[in-house]
Amino acid sequence: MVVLPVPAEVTVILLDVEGTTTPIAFVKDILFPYIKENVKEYLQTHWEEEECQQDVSLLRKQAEEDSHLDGAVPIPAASGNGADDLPQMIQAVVDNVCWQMSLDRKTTALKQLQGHMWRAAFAAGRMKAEFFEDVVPAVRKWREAGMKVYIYSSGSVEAQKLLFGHSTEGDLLELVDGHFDTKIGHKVESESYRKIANSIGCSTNNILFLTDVTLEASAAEEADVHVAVVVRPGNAGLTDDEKTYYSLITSFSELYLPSSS
Ligand SMILES: CSCCC(=O)C(=O)COP(=O)(O)O
Ligand SMILES: [Mg+2]
Repeated sequence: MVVLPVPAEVTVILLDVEGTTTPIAFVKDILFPYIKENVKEYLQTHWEEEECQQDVSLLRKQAEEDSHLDGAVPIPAASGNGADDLPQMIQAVVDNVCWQMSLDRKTTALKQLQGHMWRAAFAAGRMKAEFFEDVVPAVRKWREAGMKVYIYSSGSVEAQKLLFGHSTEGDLLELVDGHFDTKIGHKVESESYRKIANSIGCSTNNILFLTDVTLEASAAEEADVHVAVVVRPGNAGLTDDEKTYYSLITSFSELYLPSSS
C-alpha cells in the first residue's frame, strides 16, 4: 500500500467534501437534481419568508456581477407591483439557478440557497449523504492521535452540516472540529487558507489540506499549507505533470501519522 507520511508540524487536517470525502456522483446524481426539480416549488412556497428573500437578494446581487458573462440570466429588481410580477420573478430566479448549476458555479449565493433547500430533504430522511468507506475510520484515527479535523467546501456550512449530520453512517458531526465555506473566500484563492489558519489559531504550515482539485491544492500550497490530491472514482483526471508534482492518495488510510504509530 502507498503510504504518505504526514509532516510532523501538521496538527490540523482540512478536508474538501465533493470528490474527497464524498463521491462526485452523490452530488451530481442526488443533491443537484433535487435542486433543479424542486427550486420552483420551493420559491413559490417560501417566497414570503425572510430567509428566502435574503437568498433571492444574494442571487440578484450575484446576477448583477455576472451580467457581462455569456448566457448570464438577470434577476430583475422587485417593481413594487407585488403579486402581479411574482410568477415572472420566480421564473427568473429559477432560470438563474439552473444557469449557474449548468456551469457548476460555486457562488456563495447559489450554495446558500441549495443548503436551505436540502434542509427539508435531509430532515425528512429523503436523503442520506454518502462518504467513501475509508473516511470515517481514518478521521476517528486522526482525532485519537490528537489531530483537529476541519471541513472546507464550496457547499455552504449549513449544507456541510446536513451532510455530516445525516449520512448513511449516522451523525458524523462530532468528528468535525469546524466548518468553512466560501464566505471566508474562494477555494482557489490562497488568502482563504491564511484566513482559515487565522480562524483556527494555527500557522498555515500546521494544516494538511486534502482535495480533488489541483487549482485548490495550488492556492493552498501558495499559502504554505501542506496538500495532497485525492484521487477517487469519478473524479476529473489529472495531467501527467500534476501526477508528478502533487502527493496523491486514493484513500485516507494511505496517510501515515508518525505520532500514531
Ligand atoms: C457540501 S455541500 C454539497 C456539495 C456542493 O454543493 C459543492 O459545491 C461541493 O464542493 P467542494 O468544494 O466540496 O468540492
Ligand atoms: Mg472537491
